[in-house]
Amino acid sequence: MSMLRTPAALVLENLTLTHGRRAAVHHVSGRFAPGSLTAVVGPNGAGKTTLLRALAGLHRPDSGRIAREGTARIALLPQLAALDRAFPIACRDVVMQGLWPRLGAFRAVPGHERARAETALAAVGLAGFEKRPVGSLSAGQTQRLLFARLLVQDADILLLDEPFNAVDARTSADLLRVVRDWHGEGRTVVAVLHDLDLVRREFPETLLIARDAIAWGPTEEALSAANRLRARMMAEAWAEDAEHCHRAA
Ligand SMILES: Nc1ncnc2c1ncn2[C@@H]1O[C@H](COP(=O)(O)OP(=O)(O)OP(=O)(O)O)[C@@H](O)[C@H]1O
Repeated sequence: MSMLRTPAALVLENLTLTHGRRAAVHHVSGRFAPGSLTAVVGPNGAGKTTLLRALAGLHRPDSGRIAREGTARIALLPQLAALDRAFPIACRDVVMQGLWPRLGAFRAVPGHERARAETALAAVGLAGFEKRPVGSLSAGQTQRLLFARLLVQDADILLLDEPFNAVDARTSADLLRVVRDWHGEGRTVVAVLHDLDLVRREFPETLLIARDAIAWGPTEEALSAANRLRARMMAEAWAEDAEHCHRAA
């Protein structure tokens, strides 16, 4: 993998994200520090996926803003369910989609870039899968494939939405190694996760969110019993009265 230019930060300033009139993320401020490894956790419907999509530039803030270094490359791993596995495309071509942001979608791909796609497949345990159609892969193999695409993207900021969901223990362990490597290389990694034991073990920083940010900082403090209770109560309160954002921006 290539050397990183500068570690990149992501800064949220009073960020509110809505779907129609419903606030999914509500007046959240804070910073993913350069080179940090952060888990985003919270109850179902807490706004985690919406936040990740906004960080990736796929969801426009309703108010507030997201600031990041202009040159920082950003890559999103969507939830596994978001991939159209019925689409007839070979594994190598999925991985090479990771080159599009740099090379353009319809350019000829130079030989060394093709070789990178093969190296990335081997790095996630899918050597020899180049010509296999994605529809023939298991859920775990599909997630490995999507990690290979991320490797090729060579981004400064990696956004992972439930990266270990629906994959077995061995696949999780292999993919976790890739995440640790990214962190070791100084990349900024943000991952939505539900497994709090895993978060405590592997993620130094945590954002606990229930539309509002409940806590953001060192994982052990962020996941205190009091904060988790507050997140649950907040999620229930929002479910009853969630029409729109009442607070002043
Ligand atoms: N496309 C959409 N249209 C309308 N509402 C949406 C849409 N996507 C999400 N929402 C709503 O926004 C809120 C936050 O959803 P989001 O998917 O961001 O939560 P989440 O924390 O990722 O949930 P989960 O843990 O269940 O994946 C929920 O109330 C959800 O129903």
